[in-house]
Amino acid sequence: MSDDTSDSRVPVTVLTGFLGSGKTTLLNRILTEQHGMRIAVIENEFGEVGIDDGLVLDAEEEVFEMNNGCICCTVRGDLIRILGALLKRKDSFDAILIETTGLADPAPVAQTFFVDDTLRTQLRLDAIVTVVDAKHIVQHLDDHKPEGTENEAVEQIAFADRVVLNKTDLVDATEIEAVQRRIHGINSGVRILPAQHANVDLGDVLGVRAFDLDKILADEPEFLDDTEHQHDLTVTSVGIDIDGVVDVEKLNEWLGVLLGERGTDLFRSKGILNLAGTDQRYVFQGVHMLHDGELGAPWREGESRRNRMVFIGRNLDREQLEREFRACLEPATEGAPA
Ligand SMILES: Nc1nc2c(ncn2[C@@H]2O[C@H](COP(=O)(O)OP(=O)(O)OP(=O)(O)O)[C@@H](O)[C@H]2O)c(=O)[nH]1
Repeated sequence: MSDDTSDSRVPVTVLTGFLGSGKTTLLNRILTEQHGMRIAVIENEFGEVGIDDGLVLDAEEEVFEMNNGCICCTVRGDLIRILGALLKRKDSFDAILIETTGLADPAPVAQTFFVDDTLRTQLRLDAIVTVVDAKHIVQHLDDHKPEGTENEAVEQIAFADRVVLNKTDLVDATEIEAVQRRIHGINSGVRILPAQHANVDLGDVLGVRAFDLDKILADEPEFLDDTEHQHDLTVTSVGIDIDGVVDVEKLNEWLGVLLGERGTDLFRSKGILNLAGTDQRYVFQGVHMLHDGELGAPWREGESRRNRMVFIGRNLDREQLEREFRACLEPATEGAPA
C-alpha cells in the first residue's frame, strides 16, 4: 500500500462487481483491517429501499450513501458533488473508495476523474477493483441481453485492474480454472486474486497505481467521450419497507420455495428484518438460490424496527412479493409501530 509521495492527488479506488459478488464483504474488510489508511467511502446501491447502510460494519470512516439512482448514469452529478465536498477537507482522509451498484458500468464512473478539471487535478484513479462470484459469474457473462443494452458483468471485468475471484469455496479447482480463462478472455492482462469472503491482501487492491488511461485509450479510443449506454431494463428491483414482526419459520419456508423456484431470475435478495423475540436485527442474504440469515447488530435505542427487504432480478412481480412477505408477519403486527 505504498504510495508515491511526490503525487499529492488523493487515490480513488472504484469497487465494482456483479450483484452479490462480495463487494460489501471486501468493503467491510477494508474498513476493519489495520492498514493505516483513513478511507472515505461513497456507496451507491441499486433499488429504492437501501439495505447496505445496515450491512456495512460500524467503522470510524465516513460512509456517504447514494441510493437515488445509478452512479454510472443518473447520479453522476451527485458523485461529482460529493467528491467536490470531500476535497474541501481532504486532510481528514488518505484515500477514497467508491462502491458501485452490482449493475453499474464502471467506465462512466472512471471517466469522471478525467473529464472534470477540479477532480482531475486533485484525485487519482488508483484502480478499478472488480469482485467476481466464482459460482455465478459465467451465467451472467453468458446472459443474452436485449438489443442495444450492455452486459454489465462483461464491462466490469473488461475495465478491471484487479479481479478478486471470490467465493472459491463454492466451486472446484476445474471450475476456478475455467472462470479464470473466461476472465482473461475478456481482459487478458488482468491480475486475478482468488479469495474466500474477499480475504485478499489489501496491499494488492489499495494504493496499487494500476489504472492506466493510456492503455484503455489504446483499446477504446472513445473512452473519454460521454457515450450513452443503456442498461437492461428488464432487470428491476422491488423494495419492501414495512413495520411488523416477522415469523422466521414462515419467512424461511417462503424464501426457500421462492428462491428454489425463481432463483435463476432472482439475482439478489437481501433484507434487514424485525424478528419476534430478539433485540438483534435479522440479516437475510440471498444470491440466486443460495441464501442464509443470521442475527446481526442490535437495534439502536429508539430506532424504528422496520423490515426492509430488496429483490433484484428479472420479471419480478411486486404485488406478489409484497403480499407473500406480509403473510410472513405475525398476525396483527403489520403496520403497528415497533
Ligand atoms: N460462500 C461464500 N459466500 C460469500 C463469500 N463472500 C461473500 N459471501 C456472501 O455472499 C453474499 C453477498 O455478499 P455481499 O458482500 O453483500 O455482496 P455485494 O457484492 O456487496 O452485493 P450487492 O451490493 O447486493 O451487489 C453475502 O451473504 C456474503 O456473506 C465467499 O467467498 N463465499
